[in-house]
Amino acid sequence: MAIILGDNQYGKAENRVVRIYRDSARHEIRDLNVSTALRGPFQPAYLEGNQTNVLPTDTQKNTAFAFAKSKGVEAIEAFGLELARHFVHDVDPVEGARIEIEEYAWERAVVDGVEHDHTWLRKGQEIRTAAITVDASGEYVVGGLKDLVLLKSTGSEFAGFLTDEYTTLQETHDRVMATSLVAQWRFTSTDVDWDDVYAGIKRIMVKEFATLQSLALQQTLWHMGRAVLEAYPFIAEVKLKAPNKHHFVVDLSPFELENPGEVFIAADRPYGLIEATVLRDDAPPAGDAWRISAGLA
Ligand SMILES: O=c1[nH]c(=O)c2[nH]c(=O)[nH]c2[nH]1
Repeated sequence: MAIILGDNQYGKAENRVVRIYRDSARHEIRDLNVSTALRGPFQPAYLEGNQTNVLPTDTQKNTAFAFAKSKGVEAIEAFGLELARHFVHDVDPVEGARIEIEEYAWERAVVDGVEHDHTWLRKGQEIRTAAITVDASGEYVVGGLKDLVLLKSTGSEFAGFLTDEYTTLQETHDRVMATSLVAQWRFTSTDVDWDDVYAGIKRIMVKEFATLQSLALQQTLWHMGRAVLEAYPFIAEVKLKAPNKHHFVVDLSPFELENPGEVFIAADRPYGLIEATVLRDDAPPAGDAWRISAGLA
């Protein structure tokens, strides 16, 4: 028996990179959380404390900030590709790079009915994510979103389920369905209008959630994933994770009040957790596209 070093990667997690464009009076802002991780012949650092091949995490951090200036920040998928390609192609020992990015959206403050040039309110909406992996086997881009909180106040059912001696849940043909969606989609091309596709995917997912008469959150996820793959031939797979944010009808009978689905208690835990991958059966290999580092995306 021997003890060996297995999988490893290292980098700087959660660099809070804020890029402001202030070339005119009307500023622009991109607000990112960027994690970098390098893969390659770094065993000596672990086994012997030998740093010969180790590009410090501090340098990786500096690179992210320098690129925000020199390359600019447009779509996070493109920014991640720039960084990953740099580490793999320009830094000799590096064999693979994993870049994970979250983007926080801001919207302009409205002052006296007019959009302000340099003041924003943080959008309470979803966080956009990207995970870029570049290595000898290719380039992999995974786009995504998380914390997209959706709720429908009808159009959702749950009935006909398996029961046993522990089942207390009642069947329902009209319930509240709510979730905080996490979705990731793997591209098979890097020649993509990232912002346009992001907006399109979000629109499709919201539409499916809204319009499907849902028999279960599982069915809603399947419809969301399938609709995205039908719309975009250059997306190979979609991974979805949806907490079922239960809204329970409150019993108001002690107060001699009727409650025909009007007053609910929103339970924060426990929650059902429904997960699915929807993919093409001829999807090309994913390589290390799903091998996470910081776990931002
Ligand atoms: O959409 C649902 N799927 C389930 O699997 C499930 N289980 C449960 O108790 N409620 C629900 N709702």
